[in-house]
Amino acid sequence: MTTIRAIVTDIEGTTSSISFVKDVLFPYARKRLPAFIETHIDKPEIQHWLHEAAKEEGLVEASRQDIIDLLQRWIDEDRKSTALKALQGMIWQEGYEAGDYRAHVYPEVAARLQAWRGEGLHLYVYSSGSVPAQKLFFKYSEAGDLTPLFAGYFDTETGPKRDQASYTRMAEAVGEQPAHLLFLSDIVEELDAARAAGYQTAWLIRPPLALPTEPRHPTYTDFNAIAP
Ligand SMILES: CSCCC(=O)C(=O)COP(=O)(O)O
Ligand SMILES: [Mg+2]
Repeated sequence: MTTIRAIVTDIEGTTSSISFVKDVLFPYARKRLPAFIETHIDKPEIQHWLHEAAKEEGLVEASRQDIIDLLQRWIDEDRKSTALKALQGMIWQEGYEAGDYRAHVYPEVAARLQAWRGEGLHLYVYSSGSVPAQKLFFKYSEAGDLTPLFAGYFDTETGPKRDQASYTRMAEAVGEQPAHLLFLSDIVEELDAARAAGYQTAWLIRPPLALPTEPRHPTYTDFNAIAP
């Protein structure tokens, strides 16, 4: 096995529970989205992302309410839209700073990330959540501020998580050969794309999910079982 020099980790289902994202973060953003857009509509950044959302849907003449309805539908569908993720991240910032919630991380994650850093491995995040949302997530985690552990963050501006090319771009950005990178995820199609780009892979299957009988990737129930 080629030496691992860096680890790239997914968030939802890998470092953290799916239910924190689906049951806490998504409803928080859904509820506050209309007021957030009304309050911040004069900001060029907000107008940019509303325009991008309308463009993604092929809407030519959409009212503000049409776009709010669209974004709320996308939240319900868990659409991995870059525009939606950017806006969600801005809304979540208010919740983190107000202390409405802290980001869930599985119990072994912080200590294991710390140990890997201690061994000289570089750590990166690749999530559908926007880079600002990722930084908030790890700054306000249940295990404290974990951002000093990470050397960099990638989101869907690098490309979709199921596209091989996204992983090639990330390897170039971090300056490592793909074979020296280990990608951690709970989604097999993401792992397939990473492997096609030359990465090593680890499939996180958190209890109570059942382990597949013939898994396509090495499987782990938690980070402590991974020995890079
Ligand atoms: C880091 S922000 C919350 C996560 C999120 O919005 C999301 O879609 C998670 O996707 P992932 O790629 O981490 O599975
Ligand atoms: Mg995931």
